[in-house]
Amino acid sequence: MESDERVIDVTDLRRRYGSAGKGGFDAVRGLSFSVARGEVFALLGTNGAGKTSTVEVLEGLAPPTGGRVRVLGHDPYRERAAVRPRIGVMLQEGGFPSDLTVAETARMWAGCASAARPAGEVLEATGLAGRTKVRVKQLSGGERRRLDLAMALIGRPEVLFLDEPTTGLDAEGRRETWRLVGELRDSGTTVLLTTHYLEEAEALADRLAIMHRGRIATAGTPAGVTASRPSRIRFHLPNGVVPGELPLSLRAAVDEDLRVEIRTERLQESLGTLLRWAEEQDLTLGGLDARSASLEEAFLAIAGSVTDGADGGDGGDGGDGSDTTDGADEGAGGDVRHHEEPAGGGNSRPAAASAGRRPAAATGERPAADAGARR
Ligand SMILES: Nc1ncnc2c1ncn2[C@@H]1O[C@H](COP(=O)(O)OP(=O)(O)OP(=O)(O)O)[C@@H](O)[C@H]1O
Repeated sequence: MESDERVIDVTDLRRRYGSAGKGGFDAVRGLSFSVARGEVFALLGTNGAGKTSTVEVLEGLAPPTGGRVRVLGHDPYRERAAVRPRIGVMLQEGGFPSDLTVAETARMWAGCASAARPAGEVLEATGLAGRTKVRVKQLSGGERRRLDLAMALIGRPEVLFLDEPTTGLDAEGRRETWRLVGELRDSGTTVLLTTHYLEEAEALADRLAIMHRGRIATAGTPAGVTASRPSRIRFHLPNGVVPGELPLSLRAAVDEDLRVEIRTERLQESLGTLLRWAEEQDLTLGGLDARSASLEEAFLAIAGSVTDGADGGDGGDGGDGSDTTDGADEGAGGDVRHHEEPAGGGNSRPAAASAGRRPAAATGERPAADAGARR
């Protein structure tokens, strides 16, 4: 985070579709967060959690039903003229005229910006330099996504909104996009992105929030959010050992296939205890696998546990029916859990990813810290 300036500031945001009362639907139910200048902030969430509904308000495309939103110090809906030239928006669907070529689209878009970057520069940066004469309708899905990103960048935005920017991109395209976003962040651009790819959030985000049913279920740095989940050790119960003989200090569960699982907040200490015990008993721990919690586990825990929670589907606790953007400013919603960590969203950004279009559930591939069994 380069500055304390709140470039995006959201307090108790609510968004309701349809009428007040029973007929309407509260898609966003009291969201509060802020994003500092030069920070990359990721909004994650289950399908229908309210990410796009939130981002549309921040982009000034829709008014909030309640709460207060500021982008660069302005109300993005009511003061659109002040905000729009300073932001770049990559929607889920770009919707560019299909008969224009890539070059014509870039020229048209550049004509709308006051200090446009050269079209060739953004097309080069997004890997479209060799496709300038191709019509939009002839581009592949991934190429259209690149064009969407290129056009979001053309006006040299201070704030960039990326709604699922790498959906439909192949692994190389995704890496390229991550690299580009990293460069933009390093040059001071503030980025708010939504994504279903947890590894994307881990790779890019300084901070993130996981939404579920219109609320933030947890927020913080990627390291802080995952640190809230226990690590896991697994191995096969050695022949001749009964569960009661395992070290008592370890909370071990044994399934019917005699696989042992230990959940622990102190991975190194627990692993040490286990390995010393195995050494003393002259045992081999077959299939030994020890790994820290992943963002995926944090995500799935939220999706699972909150689904069963008390916030379900009433559709009636949301908007106050007014159309004001300066309503109650009572601060963060009570259900936000923050896990701020000194790890602070470091700037080294590894990459590995899979592609796909709007997957039903987020997936995150995580390397396992496999510890091989001896003997
Ligand atoms: N125009 C609309 N009218 C009524 N309900 C809507 C409208 N747009 C979205 N919704 C509902 O609001 C909820 C939030 O939708 P939104 O698109 O914001 O979620 P999301 O988190 O972006 O989902 P996804 O990850 O699937 O893209 C969903 O239940 C959706 O069906």
